[in-house]
Amino acid sequence: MSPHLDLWHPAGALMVPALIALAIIIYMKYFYVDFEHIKGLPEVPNGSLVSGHLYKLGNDHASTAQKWAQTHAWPVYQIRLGNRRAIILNSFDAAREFIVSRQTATCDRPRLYTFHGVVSKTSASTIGMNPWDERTKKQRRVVGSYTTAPAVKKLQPMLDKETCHVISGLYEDSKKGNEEIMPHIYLKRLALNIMLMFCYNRRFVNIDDPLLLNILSDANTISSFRSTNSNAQDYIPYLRWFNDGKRTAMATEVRSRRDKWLAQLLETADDSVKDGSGKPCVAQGLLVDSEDEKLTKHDIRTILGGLMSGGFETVFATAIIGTGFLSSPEGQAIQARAYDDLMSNYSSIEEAFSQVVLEEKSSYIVAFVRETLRYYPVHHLLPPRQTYQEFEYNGARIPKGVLVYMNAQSINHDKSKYGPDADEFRPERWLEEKETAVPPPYHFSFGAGARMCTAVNFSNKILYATFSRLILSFKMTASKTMPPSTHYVNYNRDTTAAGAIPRDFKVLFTPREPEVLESCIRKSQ
Ligand code: HEM
Repeated sequence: MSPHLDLWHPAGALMVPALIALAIIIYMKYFYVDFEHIKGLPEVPNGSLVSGHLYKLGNDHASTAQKWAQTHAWPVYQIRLGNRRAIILNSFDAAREFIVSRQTATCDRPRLYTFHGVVSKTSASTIGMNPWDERTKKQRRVVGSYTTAPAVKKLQPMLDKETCHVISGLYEDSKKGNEEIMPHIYLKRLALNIMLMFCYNRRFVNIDDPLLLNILSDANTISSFRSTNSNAQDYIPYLRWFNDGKRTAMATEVRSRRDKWLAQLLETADDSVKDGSGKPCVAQGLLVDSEDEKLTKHDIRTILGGLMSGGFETVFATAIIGTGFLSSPEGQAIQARAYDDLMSNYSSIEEAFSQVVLEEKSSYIVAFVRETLRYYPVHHLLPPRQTYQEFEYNGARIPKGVLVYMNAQSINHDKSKYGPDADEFRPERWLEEKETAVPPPYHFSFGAGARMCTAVNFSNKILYATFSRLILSFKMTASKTMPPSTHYVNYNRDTTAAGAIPRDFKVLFTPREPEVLESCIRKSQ
């Protein structure tokens, strides 16, 4: 007689759950996670069976990951985000080793269910989220050609106009410096206008223009779809069956709105190419050059989408928190030193005001920009990488296809690299000549290696011109009732979003010399 399982017999009934449990264990161990534990790399303990360390990261992934690195003294470790194994880089040297020295091996990006599968389903994704392939390489090359030093030089009239618009807006709306004011929307409009002019030769005049407000709000929502924090369904596939409906509906809605405004902007640029009325901008260049570069409409949309989303959130977040820091009690001495350094290079405020969009003569402001970027990385956890090749790191075999996260918050505050005062905001650190000086990329706010931000010089130039003009025009003091939070974690309104957005605060913008300022504004306008 052949043996069979009698479910009515107590022993047989026990076998069923035992078999199911065994099947689950085998599945979880060998099939659920993309890579087994990487030997030779420490793993944060106590990951749970299904979610791994995902929920243990809490609401602020960068800070928790930084705390784990400090508690265990592990600059590099592995964790599990649901069904994906991930390597987290927390120190400057480890990030440099992985991302600069091994740049070919770490230049890929993962395909994420929510961002690629839902938000970018009908329209292009962005270059920054694309996998490493011939198309991405071509798109990077094209974008690079629009942000070279000579190309950026041609953008000076635009920089002049937009930075002046911030100054005149702050001056007029604060009743010539008599009322405290929030600088946020002026700097958001600056960043958006620069990107729109750069990409489509289009700008907003009013800070309450409905399209401006729509673009800002959609960008904010899209940013939430890139974050590790708000997209558990990217790592725990089962969640897509259960609680995905609301997120998918939101992604679909924002996608269709974004498709519309991106198409509208491109159409306007296309019309101006056809009737010959358009001024040079990336869209126009791409439409004209598309034959030579063999760019498809999809490439053009991806390039422009990448520039728009890469460009403006990062620039405005840095400009806002830099302004907040300057206005704080600790920022007063920095303002004074920056003002003196600027004026030591020019004979008058008027001359300085017009020249700071053309040249970067103040080494102190250059240092201030770098320190702002180091201290307040916009992406506390950088957009994920995926290894493109297998390689060895300190005896551990890092497989091809595994996720790699740079924790910029932790890397940029690494005491072993920046010294015991790494948590102090100190632009002077970039002016001191030390043998132990921090090498390029100096900080990881722009990323590094083969997928580093394509617009480092352009961004530095925008920030230099903006801060210089603010410092030349005003003495900035923080509101007593609504001061800025200048802590490098707490300044961020929402740690669950991919990019930081500084909290609200107000500043008193007291004009240094009102008549001179009015004359500077008249000349620039
Ligand atoms: C303060 C300003 C900015 C910051 C902090 C910043 C930061 C970053 C970061 C962290 C990355 C990912 C890098 C990596 O994985 O290694 C990136 C990529 C990128 N950024 Fe920026 N960015 C800024 C401004 C801009 C601007 C103004 C533009 C466009 C004109 C731009 C265009 C891009 C593009 C196209 C990529 C994708 C590169 C790729 O994946 O190949 N960024 N940026």
